[in-house]
Amino acid sequence: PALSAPDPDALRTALRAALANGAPGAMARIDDSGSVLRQTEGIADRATGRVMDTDDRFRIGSVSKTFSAVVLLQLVDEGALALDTPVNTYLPGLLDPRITVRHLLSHRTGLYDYTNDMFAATVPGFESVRNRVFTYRELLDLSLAKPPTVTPGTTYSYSNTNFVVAGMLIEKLTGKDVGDAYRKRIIKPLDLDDTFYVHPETAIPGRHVKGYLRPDEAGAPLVDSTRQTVSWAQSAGAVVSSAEDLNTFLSALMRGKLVSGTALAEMRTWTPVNSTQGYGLGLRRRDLSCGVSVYGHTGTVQGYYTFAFTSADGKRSITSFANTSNNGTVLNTLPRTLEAAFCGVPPV
Ligand SMILES: CC1(C)S[C@@H]2[C@H](NC(=O)CCCC[C@H](NC(=O)C[NH3+])C(=O)[O-])C(=O)N2[C@H]1C(=O)[O-]
Repeated sequence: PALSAPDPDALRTALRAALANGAPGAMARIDDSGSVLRQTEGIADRATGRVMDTDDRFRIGSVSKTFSAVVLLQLVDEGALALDTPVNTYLPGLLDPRITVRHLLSHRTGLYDYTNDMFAATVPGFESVRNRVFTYRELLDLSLAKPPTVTPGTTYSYSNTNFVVAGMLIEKLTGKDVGDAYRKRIIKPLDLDDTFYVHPETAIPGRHVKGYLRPDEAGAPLVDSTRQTVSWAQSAGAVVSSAEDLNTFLSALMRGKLVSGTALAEMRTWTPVNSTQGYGLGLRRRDLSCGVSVYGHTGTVQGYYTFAFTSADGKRSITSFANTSNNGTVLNTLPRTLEAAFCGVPPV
């Protein structure tokens, strides 16, 4: 069925709700078969008062996981990798021998998520790592120090560790770092001029939104968390992009421009997350109130909330964003932007 037209008023109401709940700024860009709807609310930089601009770059957090998954599925298409093969075949002795590549990309390995401890205390945790550079091995060792959360191949148990290992796989199979793979296989082919793998540099290139981390202590002032290495995440979260580029990326993915039809079908094989969400291979599915399902990923990195989703045919995409984090009420406004974009104004 044809999608309802987006509802600009509902979209603006959702962005204003993000501000009412503590975000300095929020924005959304909808790309819909060539037409573009841009909305901004509030400010991108509290020091200068510069207002949000939908062309600004920002940290996309775990939307980076979809970039890593695309590279690995391209390697599957090229015969360099098989989804149901144990990771240890490619990285000998690394993990529980039962863990396969598919388990990694669908968060079914049981590998403990080291960020649970790293960020248990939000600002102290962030300050302790914001300038640190980790190796993949150091991050994996943090995870392996804890017992597995589930038996490999059974239930969904989200873990950043899975996409740290995905980065190790990319580097082993391509012989280059993940930034090279992203550039060669995704960024250059799609002309994503605002998209960069930024690690370990702490500066976001070009004009960007400042991020503001909300402390755990009620009433404590926001912390400018813009500059960090994101070395605690790397292939699980260190990409910088823009609303336009994420919409282009997800649309291209769903239109079969990045991986084969077979590989895309594998990415769209869902492990249940809850009654309205599934996780494929580095790809989320969200079922909206109007019966439309959308495909993409969400991201949370200190000071930056991102929702980036597209329709099944890739013709309509939205990236919505707020420049704060550790704020569940702001996070809960962003699903409303998906409703506005895809369930919009019901046909008369
Ligand atoms: C599954 C998620 C939500 S968490 C995961 C990843 N982000 C992280 O692992 C960072 C977690 C700490 C971030 C911090 N929170 C705290 O420190 C809380 N004490 C904050 O809010 O800035 C990402 O991005 N994913 C999101 C995703 O995929 O949507």
